[in-house]
Order: sequence, then structure tokens, then C-alpha cells
Amino acid sequence: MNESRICIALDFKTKSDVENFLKQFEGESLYVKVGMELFYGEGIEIIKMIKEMGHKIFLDLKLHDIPNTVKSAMRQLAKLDVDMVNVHASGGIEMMKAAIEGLEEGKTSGKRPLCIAVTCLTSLDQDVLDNQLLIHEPLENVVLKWAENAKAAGLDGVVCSPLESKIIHDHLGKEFLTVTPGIRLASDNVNDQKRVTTPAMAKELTSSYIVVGRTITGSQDPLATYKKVYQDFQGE
Ligand SMILES: O=c1ccn([C@@H]2O[C@H](COP(=O)(O)O)[C@@H](O)[C@H]2O)c(=O)[nH]1
Repeated sequence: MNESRICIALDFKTKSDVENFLKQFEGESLYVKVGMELFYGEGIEIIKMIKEMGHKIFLDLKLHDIPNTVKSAMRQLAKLDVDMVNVHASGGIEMMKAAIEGLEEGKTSGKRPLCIAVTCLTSLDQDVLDNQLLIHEPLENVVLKWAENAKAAGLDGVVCSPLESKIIHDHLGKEFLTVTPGIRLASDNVNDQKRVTTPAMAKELTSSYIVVGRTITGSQDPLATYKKVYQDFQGE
């Protein structure tokens, strides 16, 4: 298998939930995502445990604050030596530049973690933009503009849905990462997600990475489902 570009969202409460889940993947080299629930509950111990298992980590804390605060927080996060971290693009270019400065200052190895910016959450649609956030602009334009801002600030990519991945790659180049949640198999419940595609469609739409949570974690056979997602997204 090539290096995995499927990021499994470990949306669990406790370290032992994670241990039990990852036991099923012995011998696999995974890319996993640690989000707010798990990190706030277990702290850096969960990062240490997953790193000892040899998996790559996307620490998904979505920082969003004034530049000075984000810079200081990123300086701390850099010390965890994870592979990827993120901020909200709606914090603006100055805040995103500060995130990179903090990571550079805090890095413990020669390389800082990748830093990406969340554009429009995949749980949002045009109706929410128009009627709740008062952003009267096609959602795709908003995502592209925020991706341009992220690139201008020196970030490595964005979180968006696969539906916006191609336009971002067309405008900003293939090297600029599109990390895309909102992934479902055809038979799945979409739950709280609004902008969703299958893994095969995400591949066609040029997603750099897909983020997959409940489709795998809620499956009767997580390893088999992971392998199916892998085949559909990364298979030849
Ligand atoms: O726009 C976003 C940003 C982050 N997420 C995160 O991805 C996973 C998706 O989980 P599913 O169970 O596959 O829906 C979850 O951890 C979110 O916090 C996102 O969905 N959309």
C-alpha cells in the first residue's frame, strides 16, 4: 500500500476507545485525525500513544483568535511534533501568518507540521451563508477566496469539501493541499454533513486527502470499510 491519504477521524471520548479501535488495524500505517473531543479529554498523552504506534497525526483543533494568541498557541502545538495542524481561514491573513510564525518558532525537528486552513465547514451550505452568516456570495467563491488568502499567508493547503477541490487546484496549483471531509459511501447516512461525496468522487475531483470518520468508526467491520475506502480513493 502507498502512504495513506485517508485520514481517519478518531472522534472518540477516551484513550481506551482509541486503543480498542486501532487494535483492529495492526500492521497498517495510518493517518489519523485527533479532534477537539479526544484532545480536550486526554491531552498530549493521546498524541504520545498514537505516535508510539507509528501513525501520522492531523491535530484538528481549528484555531481561531487574534494573531498574537494563535501564534503563541501554535508555538506550543509545534512541540507535539504532529504532522498537520489547522486554523480557521476566516481569522484572516495576518492570523494565518502568525500561525506559521508560531509553528516555526516552536518546531522541535527540522520541519514544522503542515498547516492548513478550514474554509467553509462541510456542514454549511449556501442557505446558511445567505441567511445566517449574511455572506451573499456563491459558496464556491468564498471557499476559493479563503484558499487564496491561506496560500498568500504561506499555509500548505485548506480544508474544504471535495466539491471545491478541483477549482482550488486549478487556481492555486496541485501542490496546495485540499483536505476534504464530508465523505460518505453511497449507502451511508450523511448525518450533519451538507456537502458530501463518495471516496471515488473525491478522487475524481482531485482531493489531496480525504477525512473519514463515522463511515469507518461506526462500521461493523472498520478494517474492511477502510480497505474499501482506500481502494476507491487510492486504488489504481
Ligand atoms: O469542514 C469540516 C472540517 C472538519 N470536519 C471534521 O471531519 C470529521 C468528519 O467526520 P464524519 O464522521 O466523517 O462526518 C469530523 O471529525 C469533523 O470534525 C468536518 O467534518 N468538516
